[in-house]
Amino acid sequence: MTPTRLSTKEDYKTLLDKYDTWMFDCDGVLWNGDRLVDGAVKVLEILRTHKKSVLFVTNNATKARPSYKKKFDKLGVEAHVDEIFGSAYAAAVYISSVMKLPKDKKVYVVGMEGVEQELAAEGISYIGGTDPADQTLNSFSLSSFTRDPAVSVVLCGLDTAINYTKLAKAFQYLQDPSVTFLVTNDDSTYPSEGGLLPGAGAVSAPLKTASGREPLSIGKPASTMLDCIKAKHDFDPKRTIMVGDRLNTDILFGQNGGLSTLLVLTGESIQTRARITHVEDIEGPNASSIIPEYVTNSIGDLRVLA
Ligand SMILES: O=C(O)[C@H](O)[C@H](O)COP(=O)(O)O
Ligand SMILES: [Mg+2]
Repeated sequence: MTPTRLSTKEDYKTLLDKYDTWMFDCDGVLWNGDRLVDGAVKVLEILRTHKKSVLFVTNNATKARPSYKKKFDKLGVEAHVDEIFGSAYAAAVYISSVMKLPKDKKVYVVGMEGVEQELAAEGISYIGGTDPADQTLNSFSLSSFTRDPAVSVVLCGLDTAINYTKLAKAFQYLQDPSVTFLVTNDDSTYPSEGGLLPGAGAVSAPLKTASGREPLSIGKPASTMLDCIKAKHDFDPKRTIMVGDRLNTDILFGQNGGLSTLLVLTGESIQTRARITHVEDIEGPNASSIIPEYVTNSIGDLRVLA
């Protein structure tokens, strides 16, 4: 299958008329770090003017929804908390509503405030995470460590302050097969302002290696993320389009959910030109098996609809 490359005003008008719900990935589509993609704000305004439902679906677990709302506000992007779906939120809902974690049980977190705040919002107890005791580069000694018997889940997300102590503690829990191993998402890289950085998948990889266990990943492309959205929003999959910069998360998520898919090529570093997705990934002999329905350079291209 060859993706339809969009370029004319008519192309974008056809999309506007065809889809009522627009699900947007964030990193690499709306922004890279705190730098907005040109035209993103204008296009979201156009969609809202045409009474389209706009949802934000991000695998980035470093922030909880209220913190994302602050980022949207700071960048001048209209967004409402109930339109924002992050993998930290999806993981917390999965633990509370699907696993139904008993109140006397806890989660050992490898991750940042986003995960902690979403767990707390779901009334789930946790340890680890940003606990100052774990923010150390001192060597880890088992003699000074006591397992907390209440821990029955290890949840790992992007942690830009990862260290050996956190990995060693999480690994102590993962050696118990009755402890569930979850990751918020498995993205290999993260498109920041200055370039590509190791993603959440690169943070959980040492735990997979050490434990020999394969975690359940909650974020895109998993359906757990779409289930979270369906619990809050009605939408017709046939009139819904997922816009993303990564094939094995965003586009596969859309395909798994029976949605249409639009790939943009803005998940990149201006400095190094390193990209999340290259044209060669969707066209030609080395194309991926995950091919989007549509492709355009940037979400800003839809500005012509103004
Ligand atoms: O490593 C990560 O967590 C991801 O690169 C990042 O979070 C992706 O976010 P998204 O593109 O889904 O907004
Ligand atoms: Mg992205």
